[in-house]
Amino acid sequence: MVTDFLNRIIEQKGQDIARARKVVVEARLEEVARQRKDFRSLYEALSRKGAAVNIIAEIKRASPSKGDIRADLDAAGAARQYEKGGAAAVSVLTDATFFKGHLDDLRAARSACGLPVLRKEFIISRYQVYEAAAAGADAILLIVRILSREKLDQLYALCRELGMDALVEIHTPEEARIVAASDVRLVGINNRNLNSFETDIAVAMELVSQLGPGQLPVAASGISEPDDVRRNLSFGIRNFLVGESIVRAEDSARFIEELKAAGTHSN
Ligand SMILES: O=C(O)c1ccccc1NCC(=O)[C@H](O)[C@H](O)COP(=O)(O)O
Repeated sequence: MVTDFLNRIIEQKGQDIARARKVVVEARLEEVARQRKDFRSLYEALSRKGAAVNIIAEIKRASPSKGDIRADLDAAGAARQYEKGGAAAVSVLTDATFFKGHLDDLRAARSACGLPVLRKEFIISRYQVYEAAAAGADAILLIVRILSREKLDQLYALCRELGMDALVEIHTPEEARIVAASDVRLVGINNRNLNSFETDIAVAMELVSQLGPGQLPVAASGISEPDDVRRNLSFGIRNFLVGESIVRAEDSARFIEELKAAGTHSN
């Protein structure tokens, strides 16, 4: 069910897309997107056997729930720090209105590091999928809650056809059932309710058992210390999408190392 905040965001996305279409038409974006070959696989980065813990580190200047987190965060500098700390991938919030992000942040982050880069966005149309691929994204976020089944299938198929991965996000048992019955291979389990903003890190631990065989879970939101990672590991979750706590850390590279070390020490 889509409610107040999500309705506002979807309305805003409609306006953003309409404005963008006036600058670059969809056919041109599609052409650029279809020419791209240089994808870095998020799925492979999260499937590697070596690491006990994989961190997708997020570039997040602000959020609807917290306001400004670090408004002057430099995307390229952050991506370099995240890679130095051993992150498996970088997530970039590209929404301007609620998160103070931009597609240019994604371009800057990708040029600055060798990691796969996820476009974290409220994606509701093919236009945004082409836009992501054309800007250099290696993966996109698709949120089950804001998409009809048909639209989810369409956008997922398009994203895979272009060569990107999709992190398909769920938050409820019903959404877990939808995804479990699909061929989606990367599932983000968001601990945050996107309407109330309430965050409970037990959500991922509760829903992970409902995923299908071979689906890789990524616990997202509210991970703030190594102990959160340790708790998730005992439920078989080894992939984490972390924003605020990395951005607020005095030394983001060191903080990522500490989160990853929770995996080494729990073995
Ligand atoms: O972060 C928010 O306040 C938020 C509110 C409504 C919709 C989405 C929101 N965040 C997007 C994200 O998915 C998070 O940035 C991401 O999972 C990292 O979360 P955190 O580690 O808690 O910053």
